Amino acid sequence: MRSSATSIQYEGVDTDQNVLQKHVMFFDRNNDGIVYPWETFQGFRAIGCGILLSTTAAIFINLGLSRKTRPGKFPSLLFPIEVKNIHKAKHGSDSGVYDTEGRFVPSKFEEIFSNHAHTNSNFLTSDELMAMLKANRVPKDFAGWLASYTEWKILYILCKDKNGLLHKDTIRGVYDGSLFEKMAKEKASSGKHAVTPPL
Ligand code: HEM
Ligand SMILES: [Ca+2]
Repeated sequence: MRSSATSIQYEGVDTDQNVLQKHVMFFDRNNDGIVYPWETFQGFRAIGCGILLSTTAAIFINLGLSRKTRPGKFPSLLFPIEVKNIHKAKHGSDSGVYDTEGRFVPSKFEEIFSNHAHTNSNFLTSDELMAMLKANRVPKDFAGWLASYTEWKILYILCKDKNGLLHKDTIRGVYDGSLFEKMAKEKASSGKHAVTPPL
């Protein structure tokens, strides 16, 4: 089911509990509340990723998150991710912008930029992003380090501008998934003239 709770608007971003759900709903291609591996694959393809990245992402994301979103249920070999329980798939060493219920926390979002956007408060350079990832690391939380690194590096590679800068509105758009919709529209409209995907 799509977002139903009352939402507080923060510069156009919902802060209700469904924001993390919105982040993944783009990948629930048939809107049945479950993201199967082939839907993760199709979602990655739709935003312009190559076959290799889309396949790898589908395998790792669904193998990694399926069990966590299906507490108490028997593991399924189809590796479904249940959108309504996606907050249970949160990991450590993240930015804290999603709280434990998957809500968007505006102050944490602003902290990314007040703490790390030294060059200009409207974007992160590659080095600043790396410094943020290191600062977010919880000691010995290797799985969390890897998860955060992968999420942010993929975002950076796909969405940096021509000068290698990752803009604040791009980052804002990833949280509620609106960035994915935008990328998919751009991919669709570029049609046959699409450039080779960056990954
Ligand atoms: C190109 C595709 C994707 C990109 C670029 C991406 C990027 C991100 C980023 C940047 C974060 C924020 C991490 C933080 O605040 O430190 C995040 C969080 C998250 N993403 Fe994605 N994501 C993608 C696809 C997916 C998919 C397909 C799923 C699952 C179906 C997913 C599940 C999650 C979850 C559960 C979190 C919360 C992690 C946490 O805060 O601990 N993402 N993602
Ligand atoms: Ca589905």
